Amino acid sequence: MNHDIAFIGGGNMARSLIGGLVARGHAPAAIRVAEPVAALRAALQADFGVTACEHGAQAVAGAGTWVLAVKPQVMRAVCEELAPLAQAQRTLVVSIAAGITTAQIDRWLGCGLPVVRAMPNTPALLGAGVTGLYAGPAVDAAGRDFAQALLSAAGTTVWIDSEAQMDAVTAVSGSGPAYVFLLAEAMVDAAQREGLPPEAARALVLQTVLGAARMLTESDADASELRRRVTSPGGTTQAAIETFEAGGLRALVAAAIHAARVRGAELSAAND
Ligand SMILES: NC(=O)C1=CN([C@@H]2O[C@H](COP(=O)(O)OP(=O)(O)OC[C@H]3O[C@@H](n4cnc5c(N)ncnc54)[C@H](O)[C@@H]3O)[C@@H](O)[C@H]2O)C=CC1
Ligand SMILES: O=C(O)[C@@H]1CCC=N1
Repeated sequence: MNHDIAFIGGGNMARSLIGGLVARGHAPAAIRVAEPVAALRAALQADFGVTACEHGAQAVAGAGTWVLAVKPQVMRAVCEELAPLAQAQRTLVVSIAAGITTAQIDRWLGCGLPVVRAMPNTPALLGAGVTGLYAGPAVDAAGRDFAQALLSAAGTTVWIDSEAQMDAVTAVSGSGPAYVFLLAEAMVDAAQREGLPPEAARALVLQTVLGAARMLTESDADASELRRRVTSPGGTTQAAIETFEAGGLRALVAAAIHAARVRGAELSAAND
């Protein structure tokens, strides 16, 4: 199988994935990116040594795998423009777009192609991402293996059997880093309101998030048990947790993730 990879779209998420691939030894010469914004092309070339082109047709020529990394709103037009080349090359297609289905990609590219739908997240830049993967019906074992290897450069991977669940994956882990960043922002603001200097507030919050994330992933205890161990009866944590619960934090998180999942389905319908 031809291991050259063409990225269509060289924005935030493509940059994270390309950074992960190059850091893990994928030859920059075997990666081409199509990106209309000149400044982004220059940065990708300078930072990773990959070839950046203005037009999709230049990037995909001879590439065995295409990674579609444009916004859902432009995906149909991008695919329809590349359809003749896709049919000629019979390429493996990996789409990372929120909402857009493998059937839509396949139809727009002219039908019958192996399409993998992937939902990575931005910690991919550090190799600390997680990607949900769904293989469309035309993907064979070699295609699955290559897609998994490609996304493994960004972190861990989880195969999903039902494509309908990919919108939930998007809502949980695709968007999820932003939820953690929002909590961090709110904690830094609150720390300053309680009188801490900005730099101290930032240092305390960032290391707390990192330390808590490491405990979640490195200890045997689950989140609720780890929380219990911090919460002395009648102590400070209990006062905070009771405030979160009284304010409906769990219901709010559920509603937020539901809204993200619904938006994924809307993106599919609105851009068909
Ligand atoms: N940002 C994130 O955390 C994640 C994003 N995604 C998905 O990744 C895709 C890209 O998202 P971002 O990187 O955040 O957006 P972005 O806007 O940073 O990147 C998209 C890039 O595509 C380029 N582009 C537009 N038209 C093009 C064309 N015809 N040919 C080639 N490139 C073209 C744009 O100039 C832009 O740089 C979206 O579909 C999104 O749903 C998936 C997982 C996480
Ligand atoms: O917000 C979005 O639509 C994209 C998909 C997951 C993360 N960012």
